[in-house]
Amino acid sequence: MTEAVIRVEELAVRFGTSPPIFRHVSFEVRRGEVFIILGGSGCGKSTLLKAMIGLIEPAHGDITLLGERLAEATGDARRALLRRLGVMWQSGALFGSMTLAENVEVPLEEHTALPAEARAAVARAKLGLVGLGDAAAKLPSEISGGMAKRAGIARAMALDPPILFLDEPSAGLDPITSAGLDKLIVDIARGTGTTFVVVTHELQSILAIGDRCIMLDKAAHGMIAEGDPRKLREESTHPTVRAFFRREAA
Ligand SMILES: Nc1ncnc2c1ncn2[C@@H]1O[C@H](COP(=O)(O)OP(=O)(O)OP(=O)(O)O)[C@@H](O)[C@H]1O
Repeated sequence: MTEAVIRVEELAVRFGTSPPIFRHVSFEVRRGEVFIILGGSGCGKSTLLKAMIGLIEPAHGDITLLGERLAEATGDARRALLRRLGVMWQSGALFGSMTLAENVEVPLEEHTALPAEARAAVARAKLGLVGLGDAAAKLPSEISGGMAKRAGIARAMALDPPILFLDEPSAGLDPITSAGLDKLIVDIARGTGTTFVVVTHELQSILAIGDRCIMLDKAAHGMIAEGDPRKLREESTHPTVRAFFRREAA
């Protein structure tokens, strides 16, 4: 079995004194796979993603990223670890006054000592990788929603992260554009060995790109399924899981 690049053990997150959003959440993400976090609205998908990248302190449990326990990584070590994660937020808009190439260069300016020419070369390469080689000089206002998502992925990949987190990448896209983005994600995962953690509730995407998934559930305050989404669709006997994968009423 491929090595785990993320290990989440007995994770619980709560806000203030309210009951935990979820608890007893445990799973592993393996190198090079496309791993999906799914579940209905408000079940805690984004919260889990934020905990996995160190933006939310868990109430309980452990997260190990690339072999390092997040809770034990402090100061420079923590910053270095978190820099190895690429993130594209659903609302992760591009900077409107910058070209796509300049957008991709932002993390390089912030986190590397690369000279301008080298930054430009990296930006060109990343935009080429997502199929936007010809659009480097365009402004975000001049491109479609699907192109903006691709540019967001290029920017998230600027520092060559071994793990890329995508929050609802196909939100707001039409089905054909969304299918194109799905193909890009799989191509990058298979072609570069990048691990993807994708938050989505688009069933078609999940079945098309997900190697494995977990399903969170609001009522259960935790995970109700884990595994290959195609198998879950065929085999799960959990009413909520079946309802989701078969589009039935629970
Ligand atoms: N900073 C916060 N403070 C208090 N409550 C929060 C905070 N962030 C999220 N929540 C609550 O946690 C729950 C889970 O939210 P989260 O955004 O993680 O859900 P989600 O599964 O990503 O939902 P959606 O699919 O609608 O985006 C919600 O009830 C939300 O109101």
